[in-house]
Amino acid sequence: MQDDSMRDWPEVRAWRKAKRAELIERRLALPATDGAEAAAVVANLRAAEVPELATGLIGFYWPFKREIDLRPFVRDCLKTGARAALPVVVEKGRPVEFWAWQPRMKMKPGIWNIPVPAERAPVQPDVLLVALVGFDEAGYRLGYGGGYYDRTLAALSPRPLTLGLGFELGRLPTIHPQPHDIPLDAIVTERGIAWHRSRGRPLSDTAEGYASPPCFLHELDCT
Ligand SMILES: Nc1nc2c(c(=O)[nH]1)N(C=O)[C@@H](CNc1ccc(C(=O)N[C@@H](CCC(=O)O)C(=O)O)cc1)CN2
Ligand SMILES: Nc1ncnc2c1ncn2[C@@H]1O[C@H](COP(=O)(O)OP(=O)(O)OP(=O)(O)O)[C@@H](O)[C@H]1O
Repeated sequence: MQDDSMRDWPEVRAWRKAKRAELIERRLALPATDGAEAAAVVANLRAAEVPELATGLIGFYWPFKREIDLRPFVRDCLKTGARAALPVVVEKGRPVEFWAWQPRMKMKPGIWNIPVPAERAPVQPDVLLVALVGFDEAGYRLGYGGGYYDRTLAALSPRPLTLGLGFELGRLPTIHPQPHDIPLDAIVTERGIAWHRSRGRPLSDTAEGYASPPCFLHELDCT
């Protein structure tokens, strides 16, 4: 267990609320001119050659607040045999459902007016592409404060592979993990991809797949 002087949940919650607001503001202030960072994140995701993204069922997200737009990437994945689904908040304080999505399908506004498929068709993703507000060196994610992904991952069996997508500006030494926080398997930024685990298990436990190298691409620190 890492040394963490901020252990108290009320204290951590207040810290996260302020950090979340700061990071969202900094993301919204990124120069929109060419979207080079976002393009680099998607290029790094593509270069990871995750088999589930080529042929599996991909849970992704409809971008808002300058989250990285994965829709063109996911459309490419559909061409190689993947299927896709979007998260839908069906009830506050409950796990999200993933509803099957296809290009040009009819959508309707969901929570925060984020579009969701008009028709409910729940499916089980093999791999989840998760938007990051912040992330830390152990693969923990800071989101929008609803706890939706933690609840969803706690409930999903088998556990999908989880990849967080974000900008380097969201990197934090620690998000002060709490018992409810479930870390992601890998974090993808404009700098590269860092694998932390595979479906929640230590990389050293996995016989094949993502065991080696534990992280790759560019100069990422693998410790
Ligand atoms: N594009 C996109 N879609 C997504 C997500 C995402 O991160 N990105 N989600 C990923 O999870 C889910 C929506 N996440 C949400 C997270 C929080 C709140 C919310 O109501 N937050 C409260 C603050 C809660 C608190 O601080 O206690 C609020 O803003 O009032 C709503 C939706 C599903 N869809
Ligand atoms: N498995 C769970 N069961 C019940 N409550 C949970 C669970 N996971 C998280 N929560 C609750 O959700 C709330 C928000 O948690 P947190 O700050 O980690 O959100 P977040 O991961 O940033 O949000 P999101 O995933 O929606 O973007 C907390 O009050 C937490 O107790």
